[in-house]
Amino acid sequence: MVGTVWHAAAAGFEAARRLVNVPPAHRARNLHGHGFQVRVRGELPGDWAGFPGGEVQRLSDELRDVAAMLDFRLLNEVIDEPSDERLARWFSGQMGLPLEVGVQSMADRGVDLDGAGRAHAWRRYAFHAAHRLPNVPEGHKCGRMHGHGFEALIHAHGATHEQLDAAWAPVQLQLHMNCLNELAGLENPTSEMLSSWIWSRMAPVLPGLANVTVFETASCGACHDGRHWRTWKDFTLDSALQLKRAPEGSPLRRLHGHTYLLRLHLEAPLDEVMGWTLDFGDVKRLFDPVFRMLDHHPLHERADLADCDAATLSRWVLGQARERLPQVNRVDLHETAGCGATVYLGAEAPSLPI
Ligand SMILES: Nc1nc2c(c(=O)[nH]1)N=C([C@H](O)[C@H](O)COP(=O)(O)OP(=O)(O)OP(=O)(O)O)CN2
Repeated sequence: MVGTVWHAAAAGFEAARRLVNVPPAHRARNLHGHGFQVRVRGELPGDWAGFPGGEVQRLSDELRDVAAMLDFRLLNEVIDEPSDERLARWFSGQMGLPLEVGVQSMADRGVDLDGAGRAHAWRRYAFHAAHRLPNVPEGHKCGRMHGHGFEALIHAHGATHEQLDAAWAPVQLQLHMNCLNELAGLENPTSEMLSSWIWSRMAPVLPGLANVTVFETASCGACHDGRHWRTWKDFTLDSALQLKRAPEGSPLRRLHGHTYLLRLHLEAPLDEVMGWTLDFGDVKRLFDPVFRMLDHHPLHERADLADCDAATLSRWVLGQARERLPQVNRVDLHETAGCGATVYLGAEAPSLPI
């Protein structure tokens, strides 16, 4: 399977700051601190890592070294007006690679720079609601009234977090502690329909709206960009490996293991009756044979795997998945939180969130 490979890394740092380009009464004018997270991803030059399979380790090490320059510092001593956006741009300059960069100061907000360097502020909102899917086959568990702790992730370029909050407030009032099926336009409240319903209510008041991402459970969700839907389903793999192409003496050459987060991304037209692209349950069922080839196995013993680095594994998974799920067009495989590889088909680079 061909596809384009991106690598990703993440790092954290603890730091203090004060901001002045905020409204007069804004709490960020006070000296305050955060546990920041920074994430990078992108296509790396061919031999950048020194050997195939060394990319994740080197990118993680380099990002961690850059983040260490800010750790336990007063950021205003390093960067003027150290907002999330300006921090992301500082990291972009320091890394010196064509990477997308995201910085979050809190668990529910941050700024992502897209491939064109445009800043997208994002906020993550939680709402608790009941729903049932009226068009699923008899006996499908989602035909019964049930509920979720949903989350919505809203990306908008040229917006502030306060503008996101103002645009979200009326949506929260309608969704939180309610039954979605009782809301006009949500008679069939799948993740896909919910993401476009939220889009339709926020786009008129948020001109830079870029993505609405709905997390229905911890392992699945849908993203709408005003035109298309993308869905994903997550899997956790516990596997052993050793990299054949790592240099002598490298820990990567030793027998070791990871608890991987594997994310299958799917794109398909919306089924007008079902209100979804493909049932998450069907994704899980159809992918299960591939999952069983990987989970709790020594990956380096597979004859059809050239090596077990994240990029090679992702390509292999994409090929295997598409034999059963042709709607899969992207695979993310992370060895640790935010660190791993993405392989995607087509010309369109992965959209936000990072
Ligand atoms: N494409 C969609 N498929 C499904 C949706 C949806 O909104 N879009 N919704 C459901 C159900 O609401 C269900 O609650 C969530 O799906 P599912 O992944 O099956 O539920 P789990 O996360 O509990 O599954 P795991 O067994 O934990 O993986 C069904 N399909």
